[in-house]
Amino acid sequence: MRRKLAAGNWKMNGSLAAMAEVRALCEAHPAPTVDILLCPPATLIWPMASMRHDHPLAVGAQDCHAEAKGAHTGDISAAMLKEAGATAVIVGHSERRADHGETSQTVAAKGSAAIANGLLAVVCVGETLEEREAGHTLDVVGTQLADSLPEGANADTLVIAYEPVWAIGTGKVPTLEQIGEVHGYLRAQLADHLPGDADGIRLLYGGSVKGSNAAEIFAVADVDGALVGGASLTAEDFSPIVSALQKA
Ligand SMILES: O=C(CO)COP(=O)(O)O
Repeated sequence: MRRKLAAGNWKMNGSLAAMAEVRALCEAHPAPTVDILLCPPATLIWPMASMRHDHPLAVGAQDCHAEAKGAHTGDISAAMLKEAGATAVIVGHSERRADHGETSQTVAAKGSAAIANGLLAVVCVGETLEEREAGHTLDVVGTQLADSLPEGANADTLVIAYEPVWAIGTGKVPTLEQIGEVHGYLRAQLADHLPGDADGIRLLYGGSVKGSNAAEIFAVADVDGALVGGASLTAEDFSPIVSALQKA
């Protein structure tokens, strides 16, 4: 049985003042029956990890470097993130693939570093609107998945997030059939690449998830939770998504 996961990606948002939102979220869900993960900017990992006390909320990062240390100005290694209190890291988000030219090979190397350092790797895949309209969605996400798989990936170390680029921050969401098609395809691809682990690896949907659409998305087969951007920034918006996942 896959344990469901409500994950929030704060992107380049939030400040120390936003720890009040985290406190409110923990208070709203004192004993969650799903995993909750928040990935704030790196500067907030330690404050967030240290204010949650014994609440099971997990704190993650949004990227890591593939190397352990060295001359990489501005980068942070997986071990450093772990020391700051992170237990997970998002790798291969489409914004990093686009803004920083990250290839799937880079993503695989980052994910491998994350897993080698005991972090959960949340690997993102997703097609652009042009790719979807050209009928290439499954080819694109299948290739991204195959090429982005980290070393050491298994049901305990890897989560896949399907995030259609055109659904991120736009308010546009694929149909439930489209989400189900991609998630079913990713599950089948995982069975080819990681036989024995595919059934246990969690598949998250991401892209304009809100309290108002979460329940119907969580009812789709092979959707094990969500990776939420904008609606993860406040307890008021994220709490209903956590609640919907607990009921799913
Ligand atoms: O990119 C996302 C999460 O990683 C999704 O962002 P939104 O939920 O703001 O569309």
